[in-house]
Amino acid sequence: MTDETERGPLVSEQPEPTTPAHPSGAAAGTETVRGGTSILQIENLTLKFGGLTALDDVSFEIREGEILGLIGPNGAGKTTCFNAVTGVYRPTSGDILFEGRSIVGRKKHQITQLGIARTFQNIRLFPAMTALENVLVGADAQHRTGMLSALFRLPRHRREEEQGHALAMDLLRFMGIHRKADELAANLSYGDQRRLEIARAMATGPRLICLDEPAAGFNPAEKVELMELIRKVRDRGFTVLLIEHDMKLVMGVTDRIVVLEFGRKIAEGAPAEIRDNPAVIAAYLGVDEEDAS
Ligand SMILES: Nc1ncnc2c1ncn2[C@@H]1O[C@H](COP(=O)(O)OP(=O)(O)OP(=O)(O)O)[C@@H](O)[C@H]1O
Repeated sequence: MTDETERGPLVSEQPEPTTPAHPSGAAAGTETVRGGTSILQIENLTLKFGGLTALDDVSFEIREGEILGLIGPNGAGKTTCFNAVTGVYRPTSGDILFEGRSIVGRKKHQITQLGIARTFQNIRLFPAMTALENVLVGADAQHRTGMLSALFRLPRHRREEEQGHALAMDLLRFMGIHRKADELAANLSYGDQRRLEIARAMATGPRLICLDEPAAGFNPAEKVELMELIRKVRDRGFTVLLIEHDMKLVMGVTDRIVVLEFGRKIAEGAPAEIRDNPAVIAAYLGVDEEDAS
């Protein structure tokens, strides 16, 4: 739905309400945990917008520690899939299991607390907040102390604040933008805003991080840099689900790729298999050169 070169405006978004994350990320309650090394299972996912079937019986899994690419021509259903995983849309049918339990019907902030974070096609930062403050908003999702300890500035709360600050600075450094910590998000370059979005997503302490076209609007050199960065994100212990239009980037950085077309999964496999898959080649014929490169 978006032009790859589109540089989305900063859109202010209210922070999600934050309550304590589950310390271990393990299932609270008695649900049975299914699936070995699979961290996310999409099972027969169908999502309809009125008469339009955006996702049609899609199934795939993401394994812990991998970088999985989700690709497909414009309108194939990639973002809809992200939105279903992150609680923006409720599937019409099918299931989504995160670490073995269904997350269908959970609210966005609950899904964040369970350990799934995302970035957006069109950058969404708090433009009037500094880079550091934007990341601190993400880090807040990990806080365990409540309103009272914050109000009375109890030692535990102060400790958490310090830890949050240290984590935020560490993430800004990791993304190479620590020198911009005190600059307003609105004043950062486009590339730094994209990096800041990833830092903020990482600050929520996710185990799965979903990146929606992180290279949109990047020049070739920035794309190469981003590829390195995505690998570093994975090496830091995150599992990565990546929507990306740039084929070179996708082929160069992912372990496996799932291909959607008109809401259906048409292929799944290692990058080399996907590159040679006739159905994938056919799906991409007729799209602009940039997409097919
Ligand atoms: N909120 C919505 N209401 C109605 N239709 C929608 C909505 N969101 C997406 N769609 C439709 O669902 C289909 C899949 O859209 P989606 O944005 O998921 O595709 P995509 O693969 O992410 O495309 P792109 O690469 O262009 O971003 C499209 O036909 C789109 O028009």
